[in-house]
Amino acid sequence: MQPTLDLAPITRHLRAMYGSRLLVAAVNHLSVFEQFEHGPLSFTELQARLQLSERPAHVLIPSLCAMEVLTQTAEGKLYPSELGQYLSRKIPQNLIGYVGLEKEDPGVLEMVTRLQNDGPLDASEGFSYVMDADAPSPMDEPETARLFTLGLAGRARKLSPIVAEHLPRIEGHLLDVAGGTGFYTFEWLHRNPSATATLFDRPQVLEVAKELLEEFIAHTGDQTIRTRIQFQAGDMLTDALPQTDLLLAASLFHDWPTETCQELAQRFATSLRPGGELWVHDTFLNDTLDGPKPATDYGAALFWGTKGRIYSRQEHRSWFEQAGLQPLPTEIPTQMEYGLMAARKA
Ligand SMILES: C[S@@+](CC[C@H](N)C(=O)[O-])C[C@H]1O[C@@H](n2cnc3c(N)ncnc32)[C@H](O)[C@@H]1O
Repeated sequence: MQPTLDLAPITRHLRAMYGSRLLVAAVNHLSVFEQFEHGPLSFTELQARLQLSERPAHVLIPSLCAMEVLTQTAEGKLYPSELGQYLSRKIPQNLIGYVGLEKEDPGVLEMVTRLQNDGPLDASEGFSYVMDADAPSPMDEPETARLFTLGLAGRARKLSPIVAEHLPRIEGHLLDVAGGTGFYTFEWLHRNPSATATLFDRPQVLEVAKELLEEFIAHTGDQTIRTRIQFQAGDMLTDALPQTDLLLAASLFHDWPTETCQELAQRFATSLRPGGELWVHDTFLNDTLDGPKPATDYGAALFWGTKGRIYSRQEHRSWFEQAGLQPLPTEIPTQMEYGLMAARKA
């Protein structure tokens, strides 16, 4: 396949706003850089001093490391870098006042609230891309389901041919859980002419995916896909998932808190046949939880809008191992900060 233009610069600029809000929140509302008077702190010590729960701490601290204002000792303890010291009162030429010119910005104030509350104060309207028992989901309302699904269509059209090229070529079955537009399934079926697939998502989302399938068939002329794909509406958190040889979780784990990711990994392991593989397409934090910046900015955006964040490959591997799956060494970059990783059922 010919390499195509990577659109990552656009998504970097888009998400930088969330990182900026974290910086102002850290300097002017949470006083992160005043916490080190007795020396470096472990991640959990800093988290406790800032009174943050797990998710906001895993959004804020890696972000500040990626901005190079926090750094790590050889033992992995955190402290302000030379640059970061200019965000503490210790240094007269500090930029606290300058950064603080933005401290009343509504986006910053709301970010502070969300950090301290692990999400918005009012979650009664649900979260984009999330359907669970806590609140009505926009993914179950025809208008918002269409809006959010079509919002991902351009990205899916761009990334899905690259992902499909790297997924295993088999004659078996692909289960695309929370598959959204369906483009990842369509592209994979197009490359695996004897294979079948299930696109699993909420009913209103699948209505949109069915229309997009017609567009894909018109574009490729591959009529066989219509007979090889099943659209299955359901709740991946509670419904039985079909047995499969390959399971794709694309932009899925990052919408959910850690405990739900662990439960989903268990459910996915159950639906895999022996020898079957779980493939994840996502953006990953460094295992050292200190960047890269595009991933921490994306994590901040997801923290703002969903129940999740960006996770490291190591965090994914630990869920897979807990679910009895064997992580594979596969690390394939795709585009737009995304990559693939995989695990196998013995
Ligand atoms: C961020 S989108 C990812 C879509 C697609 N995999 C992609 O990469 O473009 C997350 C998807 O999860 C679906 N979803 C959320 N909660 C779900 C649930 N409980 N059961 C099934 N699907 C769910 C949403 O409807 C949405 O299509």
